[in-house]
This record gives sequence, C-alpha cells and structure tokens, in this order.
Amino acid sequence: MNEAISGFSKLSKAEKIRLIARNYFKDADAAEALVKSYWNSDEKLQQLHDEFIENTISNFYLPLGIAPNFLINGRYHTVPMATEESSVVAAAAKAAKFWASRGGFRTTVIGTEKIGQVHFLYTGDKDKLQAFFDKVKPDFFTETQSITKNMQQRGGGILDIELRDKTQLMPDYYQLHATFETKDSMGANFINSCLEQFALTLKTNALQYDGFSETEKELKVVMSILSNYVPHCIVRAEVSCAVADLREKNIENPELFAENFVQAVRIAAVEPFRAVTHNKGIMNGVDSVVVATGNDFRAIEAGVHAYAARKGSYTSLSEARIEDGIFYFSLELPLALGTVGGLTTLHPLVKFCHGLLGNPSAQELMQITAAVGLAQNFAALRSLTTTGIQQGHMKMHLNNIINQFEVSAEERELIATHFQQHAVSHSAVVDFINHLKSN
Ligand SMILES: CC(C)(COP(=O)([O-])OP(=O)([O-])OC[C@H]1O[C@@H](n2cnc3c(N)ncnc32)[C@H](O)[C@@H]1OP(=O)([O-])[O-])[C@@H](O)C(=O)NCCC(=O)NCCSC(=O)C[C@@](C)(O)CC(=O)[O-]
Ligand SMILES: NC(=O)C1=CN([C@@H]2O[C@H](COP(=O)(O)OP(=O)(O)OC[C@H]3O[C@@H](n4cnc5c(N)ncnc54)[C@H](O)[C@@H]3O)[C@@H](O)[C@H]2O)C=CC1
Repeated sequence: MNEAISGFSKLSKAEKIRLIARNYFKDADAAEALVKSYWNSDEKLQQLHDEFIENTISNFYLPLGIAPNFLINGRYHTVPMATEESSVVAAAAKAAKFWASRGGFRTTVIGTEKIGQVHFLYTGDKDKLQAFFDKVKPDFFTETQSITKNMQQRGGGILDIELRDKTQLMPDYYQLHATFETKDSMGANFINSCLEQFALTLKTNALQYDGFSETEKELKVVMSILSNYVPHCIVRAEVSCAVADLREKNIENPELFAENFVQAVRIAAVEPFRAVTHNKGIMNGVDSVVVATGNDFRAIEAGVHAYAARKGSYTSLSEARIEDGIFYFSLELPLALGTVGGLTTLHPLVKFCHGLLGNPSAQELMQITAAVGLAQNFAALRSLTTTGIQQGHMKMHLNNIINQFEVSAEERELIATHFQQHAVSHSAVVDFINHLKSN
C-alpha cells in the first residue's frame, strides 16, 4: 500500500485491524490473529489499555523483571524493571547484591525545582519591558490562584518568575522563565496550565499598559511549555568501600580492579564517544524503572543527556575515585519523576510496581531510580574492565538466539550445557544447532 489513508481515526478498532492486515500483509488472517492474540481476555482491562493512546489495535508487551537486594539508605528495596534488553536486570541484581554486602547505596535529593517558559517576541525598549514585567509580576501569581491553590496546600506551587532577555540568540526574543515545585507529580499539566495563564496575563496587561507604544503593546506569545531540562531537580547516589573489600569472583586483585575502574570512568569523562555508551549503560537501569513506574521516559532521557552536556562537552554522568584506600563511585542525575498523575494510578501493573516499592514519594522514587542507574553502571564497568561485556551479556542473550530457531526441549538442554563451557556468539550458536540437527 502506498497511498494516504483518510479518516483512519474514525474507523472502529476491528476496521483498523482489518485495513492494516489486508493492506500490509500477505496472510491477512494470520496478521489479524496475531494482533488479537495480544489482547487481554478481560475486556474492561483491554478497554482501559486501548484508551491510553489513540488508534489502538493491540498491546505491545515489555517484560517486567525484578532486581532484589537494593539496600538504599539502610532499607531494602525490590525493584521492578521493564525492559526488552537481556542482561540488564541480571546486571542490576548482581550489582545490588554486591553493594548490599558493602554498606549499600547512599542517596540524596539535591533539588526538586522544575522549569517552564513562556516564549515571546517584543519589539521595543528593553527597559520599558522590564518596568512592565516588574509591575505585572504579582498578577502572574494572583491570576493563577485557582490552578495553584491545591498545589500550595501540598507545599508546592510557583517558586519564581523572571523576565529573560534572549535577544542575543534571536532578535526580539524574550522569555518568562518560571520555576515550580510540583511535589509528587512530574508536573507537566500543572506547569503548562500555569504557563498558559501567564501568557494570557502577559498579553492582556501589555495591551492595557500605558508605558508601551502601540507596537510595544503587541508583544507576541509564541508558545508556553515546561522544559524537560531540569538541572535543579537532581538526585545523587553513591557507593563506597575499602578497596580491599572489592574482592570477589573475577576481582582477584581489588587494587588493580579499582584502578582500572576509575580509569574507565575518566575515559568517559573526557571522551564523548565513550561517554554516550557509558551513560546509555546508566539509562539501561534508569529507563527500566521509569517505564515500570509509568513515568515519561522521553522526558527523562532528554533531560539527562542535556545535563550530561551542560559543561559544553558531553561527559560521563558518574564519577569514581580512590582516596585513602577507599573506592568511591557516584552519580548525579536530573530526574523529574512522579508518583501521582500520568499513568501511575491508571495502569494496573504500574500501580503494582509502585506498591512493590512501598508506594514511594516522588523524592523516594528519584533515589531508588538513581541507585539502579549507578548499579547498572557499576555492573557494566565491572564486566568491561574484567571479563569483557560479551561473556555475561551473551550468556543472558543465549535464549533469545535459541528462540530464533525451532529446537526441541532436549536440544535446548544440550545447547545450554555446551555454552556453559564455550563462548556465546550468534554464529557459534547457529553452528552448534546445525551440528545437532545434522546428527
Ligand atoms: C550478566 C551478569 C550479571 C552475569 O554475571 P555472573 O557472574 O555470570 O552471574 P552469576 O550466575 O554468578 O550470578 C550472580 C548474581 O547475578 C545476578 N544474575 C545472574 N544471572 C541472572 C539471571 N539469569 N537472572 C537474574 N539475575 C541474575 C543475580 O543477582 C545473581 O545472584 P543470585 O540471584 O544467584 O543470588 C554479569 O556478567 C554482568 O553484570 N554483566 C553486565 C551486563 C550489562 O551491563 N548488560 C547491559 C547490556 S550491555 C549495554 O547495553 C551497556 C554497555 C555495556 O554498553 C554500557 C557501557 O558500555 O558502559
Ligand atoms: N514535555 C513533557 O514532558 C510533557 C509531558 N506530558 C505528560 O504529562 C504527564 C505528567 O503530568 P502531570 O502533570 O505530572 O500529571 P497529572 O496532571 O496527571 O497529575 C498531576 C496532578 O495530580 C494532582 N496531585 C495529587 N496529589 C498530588 C501530590 N501529592 N503532589 C503533586 N500533585 C498531586 C495535582 O493536581 C497535579 O497537578 C505524563 O504522562 C507526561 O507524559 C504532557 C505534556 C508535555
């Protein structure tokens, strides 16, 4: 099919599936059956999922895994992780267990401030604009009172609003740069509602402001939206122990291990090609928790990588050092997470994941997520600087390779036994399966 579809959104779910199956698949019945096989047998539950997004035809599964033994600030957590990548959950679990016997993770929330901006164009005298802003600033607070009342009762609300001159970046470009405290919510809807009211207050007051010329009164609001860059909504996670205590399987020489580990982190600090992969390893853990807890992983990803580039060059999000015989490893991340709002109470499995974590506050969830990010980074670097990443990763990935072939239970057993002694690679598995089949 190579033509536009008109009115797709108006079709029923069954009609959408039929259209897709008939136009894109040789075996339309099989395609239709596959899509339907992922429906939930509970019709009410299926309807709930259908209504999360638009043009829904089915559910797209991601596995939900568990990483136990996360000792964080003296309390054990069992962490839900939703991810498609093999070895991520095993790596987190292994690192959690390793650090649980060495004091666990220490985490602190450094800040929770969120940001939103009204972007507008103004042609005229800058001093007059500043005088106008100073005069109307209280109105931004009073005219959003109906929106902010409940948030204020929770201890949140609008923190401050500034006028920012951005004309060096673009002619006539100014901003209302506002900061917010949104407590247990990620805050997108609260912030955007406040910003849209700021924009209205700005425009209406400008039109009536005697200090402006007729052109100046016509300032133009371009858009009002929160920023997913939250450099003051930061959480820190840290682990440390005596270098000698790092000894374990594959860490026979802890001094050498610690030294290599610190060097690996330093390379990520100075070399962006390495830093991106290093940080991807951190996000293996962070995203899994973010998805499992129904948070906005696109917002988190965008914010984290902007933070990693805040000094002008993209760098490592984690740091490691050895001081007086102690190994220190830490991480700071901007994480605007919510434990209310969005899908948190709507999606039954998301609700289950919050329950598993003891229904944390947003600040607690920030800390758990940062600890998982640090654990993931530790596991990857531990492998990279000792056995290499492929040994453990391919061990976990073996099932995915086997599942691409028709193998009996008996053959599966033989493959598993063989690869306990031999290095796993896609071609080695294929060769071994061919060898089994030819005998
Ligand atoms: C994969 C392991 C954990 C194997 O490690 P191992 O030493 O072979 O594991 P083990 O069989 O000795 O078990 C030790 C513990 O590991 C965990 N574990 C072990 N196996 C499982 C399993 N099947 N299911 C659940 N948990 C598992 C579990 O906690 C277990 O304790 P237990 O539960 O027995 O008390 C290790 O080699 C490892 O941590 N590797 C790193 C893997 C990794 O980082 N994967 C991410 C994907 S690669 C990537 O995307 C990121 C990267 C690497 O590019 C980032 C970067 O470059 O920085
Ligand atoms: N650029 C972005 O990141 C954007 C994200 N979104 C989406 O917005 C959603 C998140 O928005 P939210 O405003 O967080 O969700 P929301 O509007 O669903 O729920 C948050 C609301 O819950 C209420 N609330 C109850 N108890 C609270 C407590 N203890 N603390 C704080 N608030 C409490 C407040 O009224 C608060 O505004 C996500 O699904 C995200 O994908 C939407 C637009 C843009």
